[in-house]
Amino acid sequence: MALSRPLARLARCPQNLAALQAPVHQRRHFASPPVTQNATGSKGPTAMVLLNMGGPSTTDEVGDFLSRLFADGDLIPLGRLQGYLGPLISRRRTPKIQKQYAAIGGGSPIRRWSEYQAAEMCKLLDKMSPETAPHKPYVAFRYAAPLTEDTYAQMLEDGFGQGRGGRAVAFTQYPQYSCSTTGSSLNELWKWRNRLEGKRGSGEVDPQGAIKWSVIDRWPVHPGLVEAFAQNIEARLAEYPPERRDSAVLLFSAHSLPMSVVNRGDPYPAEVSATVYAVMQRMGMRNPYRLVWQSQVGPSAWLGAQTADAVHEFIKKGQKDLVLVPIAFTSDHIETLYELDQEIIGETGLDSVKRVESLNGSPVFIQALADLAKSHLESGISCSPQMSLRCPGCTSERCLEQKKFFAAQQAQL
Ligand SMILES: C=CC1=C(C)c2cc3[nH]c(cc4nc(cc5[nH]c(cc1n2)c(C)c5CCC(=O)O)C(CCC(=O)O)=C4C)c(C)c3C=C
Ligand code: FES
Ligand SMILES: [Fe+2]
Repeated sequence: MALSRPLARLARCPQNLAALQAPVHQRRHFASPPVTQNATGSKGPTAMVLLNMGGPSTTDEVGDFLSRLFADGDLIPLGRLQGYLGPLISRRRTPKIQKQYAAIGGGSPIRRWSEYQAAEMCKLLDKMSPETAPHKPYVAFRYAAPLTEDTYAQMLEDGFGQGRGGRAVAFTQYPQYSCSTTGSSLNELWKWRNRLEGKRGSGEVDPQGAIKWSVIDRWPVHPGLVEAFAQNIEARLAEYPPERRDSAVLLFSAHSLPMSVVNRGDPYPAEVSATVYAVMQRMGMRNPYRLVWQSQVGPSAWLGAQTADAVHEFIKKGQKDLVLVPIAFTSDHIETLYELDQEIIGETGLDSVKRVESLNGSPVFIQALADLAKSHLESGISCSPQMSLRCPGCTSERCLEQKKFFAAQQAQL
């Protein structure tokens, strides 16, 4: 019997292999070591699953990363041509993008940061929320290892689901919701839940024994997030002489969106603006600022002003003290380490143009993740009310079904 990669992993345990070889209608329970229960009447264990796009850890992984990215119809909708154009475009872009990853040390640091953030957050949560302990850290990436399907299979192997139920939180690491990012990760999670927990053929899942999911789907103005950004900005501003500090222009930079996505009604531009305004309020509105947009790809129209143009134009106008603030991604990636540092700032040749450090391992940030997770677990809600609303221009069946699924998890919590 040919098994998919996640199922092949489950089959490594001889009892599981027997279960997988059983007739489909009997293929319900996988043998796996139970997750350690604590003896204090805890509702735990709780799986904390950090969702993100991921990035290639080595230059050799760039091809696979791009081919998954261009195959994703939630990010780059190519319709019936997806299967043909996706591989073509990704193959053509691979050498260029490989050079960019080589220039930042040979790979994306996002896996290292995400695993660190997940582990540290869970340590804090075990102390802050003993009633849902132990908290088990997982990372599920959309386009690079550890992929969603492998993480899901690992959770089943660790004793969640498969007749035992168990509680899991899908925690997006995009603070601001876009259907192209968090939406895509949730669609993927929902797909693999049906494939790995559902009966073969019907995909039907017995809700009693399956993993009970809830989602932290957005957190654009969480005070801990705002504080972590503000502290990193203040640290960079402190490098300017005091008489120039308050007149330095803050350029908040977020990954742009195609105008087709903006016009579909995607919530991301409004939520990024909300983060920027909250950070500025926390900083007493001391500095002049703008929100600008970076990393557009391809010839279609994207949301602007573009970061590179804004830097160029401000310098031309004589404004040379510029502080770039990556505001829509919490860990470093090629868009900070290559596009901002090497291309945009490097090309100015000016020491007065600086970038604020990404949140990465910031203890204030990790505390914010734990605070957010704790209030989510206490709230007993399966997802925010915003999740139930589709974009006015949405035509995707995947979005519809995924949203119905996560909203209906409320009955299981
Ligand atoms: C909040 C962050 C991001 C949004 C929103 C986003 C939307 C978006 N992206 C593309 C196309 C590409 N993005 C690529 C790389 C990439 N994208 C983000 C973040 C967001 N994208 C990051 C952090 C990265 C880099 C990953 C890393 O370094 O680890 C790429 C691949 C690189 C390239 O070929 O240039 C593409 C393509 C679209 C179309 C889109 C909105 C619809
Ligand atoms: S595209 Fe936004 S809900 Fe489907
Ligand atoms: Fe992107």
